Amino acid sequence: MVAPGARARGWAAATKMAQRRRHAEGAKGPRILSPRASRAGALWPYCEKRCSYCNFNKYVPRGVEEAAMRSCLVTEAQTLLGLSGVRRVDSVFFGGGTPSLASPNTVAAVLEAVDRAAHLPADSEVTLEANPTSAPGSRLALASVLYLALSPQSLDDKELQLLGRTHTASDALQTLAEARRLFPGRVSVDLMLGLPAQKSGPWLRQLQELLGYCDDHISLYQLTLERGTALFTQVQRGTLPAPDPEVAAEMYQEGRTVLREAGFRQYEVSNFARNGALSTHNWTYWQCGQYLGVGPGAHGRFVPQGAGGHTREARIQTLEPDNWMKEVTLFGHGTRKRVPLGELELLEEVLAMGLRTDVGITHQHWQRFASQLSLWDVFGSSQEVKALLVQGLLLLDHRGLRCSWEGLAVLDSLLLTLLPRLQEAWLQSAPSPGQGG
Ligand SMILES: C[S@@+](CC[C@H](N)C(=O)[O-])C[C@H]1O[C@@H](n2cnc3c(N)ncnc32)[C@H](O)[C@@H]1O
Ligand code: SF4
Repeated sequence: MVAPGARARGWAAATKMAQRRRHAEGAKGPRILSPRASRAGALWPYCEKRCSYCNFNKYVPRGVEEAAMRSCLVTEAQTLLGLSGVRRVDSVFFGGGTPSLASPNTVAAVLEAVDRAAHLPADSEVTLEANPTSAPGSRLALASVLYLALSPQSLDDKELQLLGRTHTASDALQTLAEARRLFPGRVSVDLMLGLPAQKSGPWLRQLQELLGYCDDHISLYQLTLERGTALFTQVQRGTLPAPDPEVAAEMYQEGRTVLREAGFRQYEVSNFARNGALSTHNWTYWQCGQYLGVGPGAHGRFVPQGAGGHTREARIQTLEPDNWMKEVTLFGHGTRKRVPLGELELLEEVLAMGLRTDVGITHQHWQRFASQLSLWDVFGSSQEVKALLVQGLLLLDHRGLRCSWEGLAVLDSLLLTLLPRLQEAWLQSAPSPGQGG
């Protein structure tokens, strides 16, 4: 077991390193915006135990060959940065699995590799997902990390047991207090909702309790019952009740109201921040910016060098860590799948991802992806869209297209109207075969 003091020492060292990096960079003045800027996500695929609800790409190994994994993460980061031609990385997100189980050396090695292959400015956002775990072998000492995404998931010990978590509510709150001391204003927490048999009142009391401890960023995640998980099987067999979607919707609605009253801005469907503590890394996903995915099962979106600067690709790395390591050793990367994204596909992403944010899609942003087809062209004359505007769920004006506060809660149903409208408008605007040169 790692004593709280030991974790604290690790974090303190980490913060000092990060501050030194910032200080060294300070003299260089404002950075120049480059079209070859990107974000990077590094995946650590291992966990101590399988949570009952999770179907992420994660493995519970007998032992981890950390040096080999580290070396492959470094190699793949360098290869993908080289292929992308990216010159600057504005954020690195260590996700998982459980990256807080990786040693500080591994985190530092990946950051150094990114900085060598491209430039990692000192004020870049470096975040690490961390379980509030107290299990043996847990190593939460971190190098150069500036932000921590901590996942209590629940503050009810029975629910935590149901979820198969390795920590209690009190462990989570203790870790949160330590983290806030070391990363003031830079600790995010996750809380799940819509669990089997969960009731709105007790869940809201958990949220209120969390508000007493938390920092400036909260994510609320509604449980998705994923096929292949233990929770899914229990519900299917009838040993647990299926989560009630109406109760979950009520929790979400009341939860976001509580957070609004506590001064949080709901800047995305599941994410809330105050004092400007938005995650700029995740913002890039919702804005369809480019990002590189490093590690087993990582996803990326970037325009490879030599593709004429136009064809953006979705890239997925090999899932299974041993196979991924073999491929990285042989080829320098473990990319399993490359899918060139067509123009319509990209526009669908811009629409569906952009509307997740409170800012929505500005005209300027849309024009970057669709120079021939404005938001007015697509949505301005549709009767169905007009009905959504009249109901106050959607706004289309001089700023662009966005959901209202009410609309954000029912985005999935709005997209059922908006996506077919986009497809129709795009097909009408595309030159028919035989037209043109
Ligand atoms: C995959 S975890 C990685 C972080 C870390 N391993 C942890 O569990 O704390 C990232 C987040 O995904 C969320 N998540 C995973 N599976 C989910 C599911 N089936 N439904 C809703 N949220 C889920 C969890 O809330 C968790 O905070
Ligand atoms: S929720 Fe996190 S800790 Fe649990 S199995 Fe998934 S990745 Fe691992």
